[in-house]
Amino acid sequence: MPLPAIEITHLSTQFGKMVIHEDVNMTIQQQEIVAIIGGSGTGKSTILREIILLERPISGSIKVLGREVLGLSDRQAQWLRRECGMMFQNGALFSSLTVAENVAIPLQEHTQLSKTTIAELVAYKIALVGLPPTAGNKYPSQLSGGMIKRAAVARALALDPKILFLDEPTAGLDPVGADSLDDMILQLRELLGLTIVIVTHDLDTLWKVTDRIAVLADKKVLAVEPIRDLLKIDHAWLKEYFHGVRGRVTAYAHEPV
Ligand SMILES: Nc1ncnc2c1ncn2[C@@H]1O[C@H](COP(=O)(O)OP(=O)(O)OP(=O)(O)O)[C@@H](O)[C@H]1O
Repeated sequence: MPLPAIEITHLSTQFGKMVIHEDVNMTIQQQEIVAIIGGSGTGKSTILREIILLERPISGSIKVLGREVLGLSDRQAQWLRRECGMMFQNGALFSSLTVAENVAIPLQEHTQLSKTTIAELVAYKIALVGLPPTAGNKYPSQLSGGMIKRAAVARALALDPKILFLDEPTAGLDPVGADSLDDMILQLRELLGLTIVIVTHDLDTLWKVTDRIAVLADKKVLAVEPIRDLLKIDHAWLKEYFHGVRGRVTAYAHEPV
């Protein structure tokens, strides 16, 4: 049995007096696509940030590919930054740099590769996310919302991570753009064997791309189950989420009865 990609145990998070997570437990297997859902402010993005050490929990354990990350020094954390690529909400690209320059940054910072090799790798990553070669010379302000997300994914993939985190990948996109981004997520898993963890509110994404969904509620992970099993759970927030009008319409679109 391969090591889990991510194993979170007894994780607690607090900002000042505000308790966000209390004994959160969750395991994600390699090559799984798992979404994290929950109401606003339940700490979905915080979990992603904690896994890559941008935020510190007050207690608990986070193992990435079998290795505890919470005690890693800055130098040891280099390993983690290679294994984990992150697409932040809204892309977080540097607006004064072109797409190609943005994608090149991790390669310049973390490798000794020549300029020519970096340029070749950048072109490959740009193609991998379905952007045309001409996108490389454009600035973020010249791109559509969907292209910005793809460029941010290309940058997240620069160092060939095994795990990709996507924070609200389809937010702000029109339905066609969102659907094609969902396709890209599935293709990346198939092509690269990635483990993908997505924070999303997008019901279509949940139906189309996830293997399992982790539900954050009451400061804990309520369940990590395939969507069909979540529909059966008797919990107020889940019922509202999946059995409200939007939830029912989306379910019907994906699984008409
Ligand atoms: N560094 C921080 N310092 C203080 N409070 C923080 C910090 N980071 C997050 N928070 C707070 O913790 C809570 C959880 O934030 P987080 O962004 O993880 O929620 P979320 O579930 O992703 O929410 P949303 O769906 O609205 O994006 C929020 O109340 C947020 O304001």
